[in-house]
Formats: sequence, C-alpha cells, structure tokens
Amino acid sequence: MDDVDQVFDYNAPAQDTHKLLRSFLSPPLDSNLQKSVHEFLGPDATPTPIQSLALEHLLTPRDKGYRQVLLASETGSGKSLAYLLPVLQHLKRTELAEPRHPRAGLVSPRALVLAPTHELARQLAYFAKQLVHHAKLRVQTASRPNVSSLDNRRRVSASKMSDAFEEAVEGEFEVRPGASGPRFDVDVLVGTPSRLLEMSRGHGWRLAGDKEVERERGRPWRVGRPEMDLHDVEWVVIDEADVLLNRDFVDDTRALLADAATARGYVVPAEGVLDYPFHMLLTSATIPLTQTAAFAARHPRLKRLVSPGVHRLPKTLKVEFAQYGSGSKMQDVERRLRELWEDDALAGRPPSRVVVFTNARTAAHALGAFLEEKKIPVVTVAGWGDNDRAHGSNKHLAGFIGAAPSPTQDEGDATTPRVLVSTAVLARGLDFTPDVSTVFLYDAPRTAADFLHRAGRTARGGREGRVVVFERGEGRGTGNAAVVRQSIAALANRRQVVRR
Ligand SMILES: Nc1ncnc2c1ncn2[C@@H]1O[C@H](COP(=O)(O)OP(=O)(O)OP(=O)(O)O)[C@@H](O)[C@H]1O
Repeated sequence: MDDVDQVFDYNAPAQDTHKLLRSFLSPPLDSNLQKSVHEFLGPDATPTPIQSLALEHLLTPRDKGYRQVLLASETGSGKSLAYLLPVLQHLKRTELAEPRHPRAGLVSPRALVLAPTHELARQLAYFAKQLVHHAKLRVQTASRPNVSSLDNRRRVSASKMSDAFEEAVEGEFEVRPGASGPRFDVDVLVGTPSRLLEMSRGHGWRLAGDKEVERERGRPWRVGRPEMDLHDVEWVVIDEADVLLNRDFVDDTRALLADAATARGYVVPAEGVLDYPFHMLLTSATIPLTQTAAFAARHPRLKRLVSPGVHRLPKTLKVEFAQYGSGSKMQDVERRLRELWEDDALAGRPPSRVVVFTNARTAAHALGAFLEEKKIPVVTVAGWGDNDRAHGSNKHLAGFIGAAPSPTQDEGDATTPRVLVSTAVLARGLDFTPDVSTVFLYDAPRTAADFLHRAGRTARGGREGRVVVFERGEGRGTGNAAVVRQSIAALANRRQVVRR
C-alpha cells in the first residue's frame, strides 16, 4: 500500500464547516425538495458538512457564469445529496426559463450524472427519483448494458414514452427514443460515460473504420443512429471523479464532455484551459495529487469544497485485523462469518450482511464457490455476466443496497444470501444498507484509495461499521502486512489542512 502523503492532496484546504448553517431549510431550499429530503432522511435530518458546503455555495451561487466545483469528503458522508439538491433546484427553477433546442426523437437531458458502474448509476437515479417526487422533474438512467441500442429502431409513441417514464421506478427502463417521435425530454440522465457516449455518437461508434471487424463481418460496420442531443445540457456531474478522470475512464469522460461542449457551440481546445459551457461538478472521497496538477492546467477556476474529513475513514468505522496462517484463508473467512452470525444470534439480532472484497476476479469466484459448498449462500459479482449483472437492474444486489428491490425470500430464510463477494467492481460509491455492518478485505488493499473506498462501503451516514483486514500472520507476506498497517495508521493520523 502506498505512502498516503505521496498520493493524496492534504493541502487542498478544507473549509471550516462550523460556521455554516446546519439545516435543510436555510439557505432556502425549495419546499418540494425539502419535503422529499425529510421523507427520505427523516424529519430531524440535518446536513452533513459537505452538504452544508454545497448548499451554501451552490444553491445561492455568488459568482456568475458556469461553475466548476469539486466536492470532496469522506465515504458515506452524503455527497450524492450534496450535489443533487443544487442541481435539481436549479433545473426546477429554470425549467420554463431556459430555451430548449428540440430535435425530434432524441433524448435531450438538461443534466448528466456520470458514474463508473451501471450499479451505481441505477442507484443514483433511484435516489434522484425519490428527491424529485414532489418537485416533478424527470430522472432517467441510461445504464442498462445488455440492450442493444439498435433496438431503438422500434418506434415508441409519445404516450408509451410517458408511461415508460412512470414505470421507471427502479431505473430499469432503457431510454428508447423513437426515430421520428417527439423530442424526449429528460431533466437528469444518469449513466456510465461509455453508455452515454454510445447514446451521443450511436451504437458501435468505436468500431467504425475497424478493418478487422469489417473483414470478419464481410461488410463495413454501420454505426447506429445517435440517441441523445446534448444541446440542452446545463450540468454535468462526475461522480467518483478520481476514477472517471483516471487512465481507465478519462478518455470516455473527456469525450463526452467534449461532445456536450461542442453541441453547445464551444470549440474544445486540445490543450490549456477548459471553460465548458455548462456547470461541471466533480465529487470524490479522495483528491489524488496526480489530478491536482491536471486541474491546475485545465481547470484553474475549479473551486474546491472540501470537508475536513476527506481522506479519512468515517469516525464510526472500526478497523480490525484477522491473521491467517499457512492453512486455508477461505476457511478463515468461513469461520469468521459463522462467529459473526453466532454473536448476532446471541444478541438477538438478525444475521449481519457482509461484503467481502478480493483483489482478483478469480479469487472472488473461488471464494464464492467455496462458501456455497459450505452451505453459505453467496452473491458473487466480480465481472461482466456474474449473477445477472448484465440484466439491466440491481436485483442481484437485493438486500445489500438500498435501491435494489426487496429480496423475495423471507428475511430469516437460510437461503437468503448474506454474503456478497466482489472486487473493485462494486467498491465505488454504492450505498450499502445498514445491514452491511461488516466489510472483509480478503486481500491486502493495493493502494490507500482502494482501502478507503472498500472499507467505506460500511459505516455510512454516521452508522457504526467494521472492516476486517485479512493479513498473513506468519511466513512470507508478513512484511507487506506491516506496510498495510502503517498506511492505515497514517490515514487515521494525517489531517487535512483547514482554512480558518
Ligand atoms: N444529512 C444526512 N443525514 C443522515 N444520513 C444521510 C444524510 N445525507 C445522506 N445520508 C445517508 O448517508 C448515506 C451515504 O450517502 P452517499 O451515498 O451520498 O455518500 P457518499 O459521500 O456519496 O459516499 P461514497 O464516497 O462512498 O460515494 C446514504 O444512506 C444517505 O441516505
């Protein structure tokens, strides 16, 4: 695991949040949004520090023009609400004022929310839908990965479209504009950069001109019709920005931003300052030093709203270490699970749910199979196609994440999975239910960011949680275990600079 001082920007000054008002009523939030917030979080909910900062700076902006803002705070501190409230309020207030640019048959969103996985996109869309219940905005997900967008040739009537919007409770509805139908207004469209790019450029755009593909098919590749018009985009939110701007995602993310900017008449410079013609919000639980340099070059106006807890573990999270010896590590996991459930039974609690992270996909599958053999029902999600991952809904995560439909089995049923085994694929952004009070790190985390994000799937929203780090207790590998402990201790001790 890396040296935290070398990877995180501890000098990005955090704001002193003590002076900010701690209420969802002030600064003024529209009453319909207030109502939804209180329905969702309870009548006594107060904003978390990052939410106070966002309400203060984004709800009543002091500067004119398009803003570029980074919201950075620890995992589980409510960043989704922090950015959704200002975006939704702005969209509501301007829904009649802003001239739209209708183009028949295309989805025409006013805000894009980008997330690294389909699961997170669906969960965010579900959450946003709860928030606009009274404000009546239209939120949609574009994340369904298994449906070919060429299906869109099927024409959809206007009434079917609006029915489909109503039915899209879980965010499972695929946006399917008709080829010649009316324009397909969406206020907020949530999706992965790759799916959104496909909507902007047409299905299969990446394969255009690929000689090998053409040779295999025996004919030129035909790119599908674009499904989305980006003229009306006023907001782009990049959730988990440290991931979406890292080397795996940055090309797609930047390409989508460029498409939106171009659609709005801006010539995107290859180098130098990027003044996108829309508001850009970035969120992250970590500020990598590598990105600080990139922001300075391309987004010098970027305003950082940083909570003092950024780069830290949630205060309510306990860290434990479990040593394994020369025997089977999988048996150790099984033993720990059974001990946990025995403790739950003794305390009269329902058996806890546990998320186990491995580093490699093969290890996740092996552990999942081992536990199943031991009659412990498991959901394994380590890659494409696992457990219906591709089927366009979060049903495979039922019981583990809030926005998934409730499990159909009886909660006390011994066949209900209480263990989710996954890899990096579910380590980011997902808001696991309070039932997930324990996270196991089966493999030593490779980086400090991996550790923070995996551990941070529990102890969310101020709730208690526990992360158990499996480490080698003897023989080869103990040196690495010592390094991991040092890095975790450094994370606990290191403080963000605070601007007073
Ligand atoms: N003001 C609040 N009071 C109590 N609970 C809250 C509040 N705001 C959000 N929550 C709850 O806290 C949990 C975490 O919120 P959210 O998923 O937005 O965190 P996050 O900061 O985006 O985390 P991550 O960095 O892991 O993506 C959710 O269950 C949410 O409902």
